[in-house]
Amino acid sequence: MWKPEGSMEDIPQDKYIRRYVSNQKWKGLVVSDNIPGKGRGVYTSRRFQKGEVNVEAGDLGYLYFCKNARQEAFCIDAQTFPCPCHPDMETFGRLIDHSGKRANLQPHCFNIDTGEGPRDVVLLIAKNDIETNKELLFDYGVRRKSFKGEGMDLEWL
Ligand SMILES: C[S@@+](CC[C@H](N)C(=O)[O-])C[C@H]1O[C@@H](n2cnc3c(N)ncnc32)[C@H](O)[C@@H]1O
Repeated sequence: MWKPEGSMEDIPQDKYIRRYVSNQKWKGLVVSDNIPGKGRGVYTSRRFQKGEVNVEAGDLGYLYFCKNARQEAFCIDAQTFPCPCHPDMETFGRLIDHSGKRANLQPHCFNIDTGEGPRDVVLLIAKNDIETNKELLFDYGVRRKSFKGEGMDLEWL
């Protein structure tokens, strides 16, 4: 379960995040449609600094379990497409693939107000500097043995 981060002040592009969460026009990302063995994925089209937010993970292909700043457990239902908060768009977050060992993004929970009231979001933040043309990956936080071995047949986990 991902832990909450109290404040967004440490994030370099803090002032833009609310807008990007709202309009999903994240900069410096490009979708690749045919990565062998994976399908779609997301690559960088510019360099990202360690600590920069790449994208909101609110619309991923699974259920994500988190705790917000008040230590309340919550779950992002990212299975449903389109998501209720962005009903008319495909979002980058749901296209980012998993890696346990090569993850270059780390999920962090925040509570932010995009103008329609506060809501809990999961943002994916660069773990280190990321060069141009690198695939973005994060650890989905599940293993083959998770959920009573439900994923034992998933070779990519
Ligand atoms: C959040 S989606 C990622 C986008 C997906 N690749 C697509 O084409 O829509 C999660 C799905 O991507 C695939 N996936 C994610 N990480 C993978 C990996 N490292 N290797 C192979 N497939 C992966 C799995 O099918 C998984 O159910």
